[in-house]
Amino acid sequence: MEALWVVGVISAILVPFLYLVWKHHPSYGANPGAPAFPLVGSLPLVIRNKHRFYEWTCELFDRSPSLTRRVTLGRTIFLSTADPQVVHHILKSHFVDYPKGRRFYPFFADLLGNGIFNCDGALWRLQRKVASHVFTTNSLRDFVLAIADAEISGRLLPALDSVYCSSTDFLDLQALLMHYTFDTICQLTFGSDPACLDSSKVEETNRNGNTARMSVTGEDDIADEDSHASHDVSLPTSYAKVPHHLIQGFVQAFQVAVQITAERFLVPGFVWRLKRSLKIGSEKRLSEALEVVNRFTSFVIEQSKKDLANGKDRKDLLARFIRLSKDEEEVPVDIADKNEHEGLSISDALLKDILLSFILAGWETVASGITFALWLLSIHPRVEREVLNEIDRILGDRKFNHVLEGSKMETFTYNDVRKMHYLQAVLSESMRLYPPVPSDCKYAARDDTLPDGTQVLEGYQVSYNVFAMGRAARVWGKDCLEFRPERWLDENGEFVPASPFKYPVFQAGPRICLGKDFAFIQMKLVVASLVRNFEFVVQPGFKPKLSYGVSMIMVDGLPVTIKKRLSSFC
Ligand code: HEM
Repeated sequence: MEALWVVGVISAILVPFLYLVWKHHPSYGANPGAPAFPLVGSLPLVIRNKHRFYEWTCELFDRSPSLTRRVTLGRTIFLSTADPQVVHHILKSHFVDYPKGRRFYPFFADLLGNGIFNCDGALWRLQRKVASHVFTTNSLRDFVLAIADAEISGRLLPALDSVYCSSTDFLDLQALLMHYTFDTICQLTFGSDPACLDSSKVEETNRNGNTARMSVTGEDDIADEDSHASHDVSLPTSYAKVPHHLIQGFVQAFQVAVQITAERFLVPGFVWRLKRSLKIGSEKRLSEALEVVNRFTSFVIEQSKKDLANGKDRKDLLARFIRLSKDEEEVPVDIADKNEHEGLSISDALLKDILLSFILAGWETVASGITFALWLLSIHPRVEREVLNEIDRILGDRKFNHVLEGSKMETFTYNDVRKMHYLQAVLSESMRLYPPVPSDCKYAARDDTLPDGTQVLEGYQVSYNVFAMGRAARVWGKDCLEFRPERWLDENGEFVPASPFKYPVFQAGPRICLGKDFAFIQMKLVVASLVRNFEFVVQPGFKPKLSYGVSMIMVDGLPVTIKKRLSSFC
């Protein structure tokens, strides 16, 4: 009896106390549609749904009366939005109040340092100013076109042609495209060719019946320096001379470093920080990979400076950044208002960070854009037919030589690409449903109120969910889940872009993607060339499993068989 009395008293004190603790915990009172538990918030649900994370967030938005939801993970509060007005607020009208912030920085700091992706304020403005100048030159556009042309005609088409000739096994098209984009982005950024896409390797993979990613960086590659020379494509400029073993080591190390960096987001911060300070597990591998990456970047920066001093005509981004740099001093943080390029200084350390940021920017993103578009075309024959009709109309009477001639197959010109309105719509529609960068997160630098009335406190993480926005009926209408490129065309069949705040696939506002136009040129060139020449048949019943990382790719690749498009060969 006495014991019962004691339990009663303790409960009477403890229950209200626990209630008060919970009431003052961030997880209390989360918006409807974002179930939260005391203390841990939505963490258990995130873990339960991690295999279908993006689909799950769409369901939560569907159930929620508001397109902005509060989510708590432990003590961290996220505001997640799919509302174009809120996106406009954080990315444009209140841009300075929503930087990337100090929480984001450490995740990428080891890999990207202070590169354009990983900084705010003066350092970002400096890089943005220089890069915007570089990216608006016609000579860079011509360089991008020349690289893409050489890689598509000299490697990508012959590689697929060799697969077609040799077998009917499934091939991982995504892996092939990842090699293609890695080759092109390395040539664009530092003027050297890693030759990841090599038709002999495709044939080899195919013969082994292996549908997984092709090995591009195995020991054989490093040892076999001569094989590289035999698969050289006709390169469009004077290139940096980098020993083959060095560049192949870099390819492997960079890809490992990106993967481990992305995995940091999947575990509580203290876990990877502890592993890093103890130098164990994945963090040990990361630091080893970064050593290789840094050795390589030091080499190419030094080499590029020598080339430029010797009057070589280098057109890559690194050479352009070096030319704009006046001295070797570290960039002062208060450089923001220095005039144009007067007195601009970019240290080697910053050049390295810039270099790696651009490789990261243009590698998986472009491959993802192309892969999802090709998959959607293969399962929507009507849309694919429209793409082929558009290509036929553009080519007109022009003879299009798609037959392999030596090592070169003909591709399209810039003028052709500009006329491809339907293909532009296909790619935009495909990235609406499968955005290569599915979400992005900012940090509230001060208290604020969003346009929909949501209160923001300093320190909140405010993210916009690009994936959910593309699939929200309240944003795109009832047919939002349909793949319908026509929604992007006017009555004359001309492409009409959507507001970047409704479609922030390339972000929007002052930090909008600098490579957007180049990305579209590349994606159109590749998709048009591939679809015109080949028919890709996807494994029956295939549905891609979406990755959760820096960019969204298909976890198990895109297994296809390849047929030559006979009707196009007359
Ligand atoms: C389909 C392809 C691409 C997509 C979907 C894409 C998307 C994006 C997104 C979402 C951002 C904002 C990232 C952030 O701040 O967290 C971004 C930034 C950026 N992108 Fe792209 N990108 C693509 C291709 C490229 C290419 C090919 C390049 C360069 C060759 C490039 C260069 C950049 C740069 C330099 C930034 C940083 C801009 C800044 O912070 O001021 N991107 N991109």
